[in-house]
Amino acid sequence: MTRKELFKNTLRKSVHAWKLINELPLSDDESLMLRHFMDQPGFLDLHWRMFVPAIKGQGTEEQKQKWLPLANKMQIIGCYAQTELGHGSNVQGLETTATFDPQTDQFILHSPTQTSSKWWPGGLGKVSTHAVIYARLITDGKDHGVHGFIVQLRNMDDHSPLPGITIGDIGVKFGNGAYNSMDNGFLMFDKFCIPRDQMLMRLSKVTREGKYVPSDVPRQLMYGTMVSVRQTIVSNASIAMARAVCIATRYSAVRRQFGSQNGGIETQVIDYKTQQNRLFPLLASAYAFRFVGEWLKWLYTDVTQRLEASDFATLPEAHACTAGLKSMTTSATSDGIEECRKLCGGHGYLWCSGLPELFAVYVPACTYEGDNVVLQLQVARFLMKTVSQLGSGKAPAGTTAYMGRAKHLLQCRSSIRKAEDWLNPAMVLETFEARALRMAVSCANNLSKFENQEQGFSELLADLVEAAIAHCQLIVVSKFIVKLEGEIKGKGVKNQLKNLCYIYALHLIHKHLGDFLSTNSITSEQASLANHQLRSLYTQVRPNAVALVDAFDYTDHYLGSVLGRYDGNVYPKLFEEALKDPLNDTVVPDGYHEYIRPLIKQHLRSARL
Ligand SMILES: CC(C)(COP(=O)(O)OP(=O)(O)OC[C@H]1O[C@@H](n2cnc3c(N)ncnc32)[C@H](O)[C@@H]1OP(=O)(O)O)[C@@H](O)C(=O)NCCC(=O)NCCSC(=O)CCCCCCCCCCCCCCC(=O)O
Ligand SMILES: Cc1cc2nc3c(=O)[nH]c(=O)nc-3n(C[C@H](O)[C@H](O)[C@H](O)COP(=O)(O)OP(=O)(O)OC[C@H]3O[C@@H](n4cnc5c(N)ncnc54)[C@H](O)[C@@H]3O)c2cc1C
Repeated sequence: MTRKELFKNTLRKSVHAWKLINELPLSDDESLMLRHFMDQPGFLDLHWRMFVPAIKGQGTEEQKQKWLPLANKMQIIGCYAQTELGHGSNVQGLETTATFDPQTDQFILHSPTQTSSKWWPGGLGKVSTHAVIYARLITDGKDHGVHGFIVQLRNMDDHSPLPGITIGDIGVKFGNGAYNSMDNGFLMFDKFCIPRDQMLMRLSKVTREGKYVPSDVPRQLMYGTMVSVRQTIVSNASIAMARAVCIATRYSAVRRQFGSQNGGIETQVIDYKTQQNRLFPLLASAYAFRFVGEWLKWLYTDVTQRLEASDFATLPEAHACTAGLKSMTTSATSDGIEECRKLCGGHGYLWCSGLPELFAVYVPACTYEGDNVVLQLQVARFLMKTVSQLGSGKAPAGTTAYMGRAKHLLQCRSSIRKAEDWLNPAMVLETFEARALRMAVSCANNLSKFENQEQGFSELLADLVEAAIAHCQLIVVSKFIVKLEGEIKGKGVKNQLKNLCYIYALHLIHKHLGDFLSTNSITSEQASLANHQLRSLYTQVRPNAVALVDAFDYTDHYLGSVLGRYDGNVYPKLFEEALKDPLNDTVVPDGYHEYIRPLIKQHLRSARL
């Protein structure tokens, strides 16, 4: 399809989804899944995932009563317009202004520079009638920083942009992927006025007289929508990784290459240790991210309930965990989808394998909702603060509780003596805790050598990111172990999940061996025992690998992959797909007579001469 056709088809699907949601007796979760599945990625996603939550989180009761009924009935369609051409990561650097005019009791929205143009918001370019706009609030000449405003963008009768608004789509994005069904847009204001009551005033407000009343709660609650989406992105990473691994595992069981004895059947590529070494850690990651996503959803729900009671104690932890796990899981999943493409050899590069499309749609997850490095730096800041408080009498809690055992973890030596010890949850956990703590303390010690902490932080950014990643990987490993300690139904399921848990943990030790050795968390001999155990675990997972991906229960339609078909009937279906290509509509291609024939004939003429 052309971009316009793709876009219009997404509108059709989204409206169809909305019709079904209103007609079918669906639970909230079912309607959420239907919205995402039918619309992925499209304007519905951002309306429900960001526009509505922003109003719920930052609007007053009156504002919620006014706007949510319209949004819930989709009588207005909204987007989340924060990022600008010149600023995305640095929210406090946004340039759009909202200047209060006491004469008219209005805010004047303006885009003072080209870099202040809103740029990227999904659904902004062509669909949304409204937006939550983030702009610098100015009253009486004083800049109070970035705040949220609900703004009507288009005429509700003919959908034309309102006077003072220039709006459009930012153009084609990466690959031929479905993300081009999304109208990520640009928006400029030219002294565009909105009523004062359209500033989202649950956190801070402006009185009729133009007096700014700052928030009496942490200003970062304004970022709450981003935190909630980061939490969902972790679960979605598990879904995307599972889709890719399902395709690659099923195909690896179908594909045979080399290894035939005396003209016998060739070897399934899934039996090659290199294939297992690349594939099974990704299979383990799909399960690991699902379990940590379940825990993160609990953490987010818990912090949301606490915030309702003005309890901000766990807000820093929630921010650090959502930021760090969103960063770590999306980076791993993007790399994992590409690895799954390579695991499928040449056929993985075909569009009908489903992997190029999955990759094209998935990879922006490393950037949207926060660049992955910027988010890990937020985790690093949280860790440095925690380390600085060790010994203050304030015991670290939650995911940093292990730091409370710093004295032991800084000097302990791993007691791994044989390969089987690497199946001991306490030993594995302590290895990851020691590595994470020692990396964090090393950063803190190096930071302390700088007189200027900010300068030190800037100098040590790369080390800080690695310490943050080590902390996040510890969280994932620990939540997998906790999951195994709980009730798991199904004969033999627990054993298989145990294998996957230790494949996940031990492959990380292998991948980040430098960290573990340089922090003396393990010795090279213990590392060798870990590799030995890893190979043994691959052998144990191999007979169940296809069952473990079948367990994701994805339909062939959802997978969209000839290689990942449940029936394994790959080769005939590859031909079937190939023959559908428009190039095969004729045996002699368009262009032969204009270009190929003259070339060949010229060659023949010169050959005769
Ligand atoms: C956090 C920032 C980087 C910096 O912010 P500040 O400059 O304001 O803060 P400081 O760094 O100075 O820190 C001060 C202080 O505040 C704390 N802090 C910071 N942020 C938070 C927070 N969010 N919560 C709580 N506390 C916070 C910080 O720790 C400091 O504390 P201390 O002083 O104690 O140290 C900020 O600038 C920032 O967040 N930048 C990133 C910007 C960003 O994320 N933009 C996103 C824009 S919206 C977007 O991108 C939308 C994309 C959506 C795309 C679609 C989504 C799809 C979802 C998944 C797909 C599902 C598909 C389903 C289908 C299926 O299921 O199959
Ligand atoms: C598909 C897609 C959909 C999007 N949808 C929306 C939406 O609906 N609404 C919305 O508001 N926005 C949206 N965005 C914008 C997105 O949120 C931003 O692009 C994202 O936050 C990254 O910000 P940036 O583009 O400014 O990156 P930058 O910060 O410019 O990143 C560029 C490089 O600089 C590095 N960097 C930046 N700051 C630092 C630092 N302090 N220290 C070290 N390195 C640093 C980064 O790591 C990165 O390598 C979307 C983006 C995409 C790709």
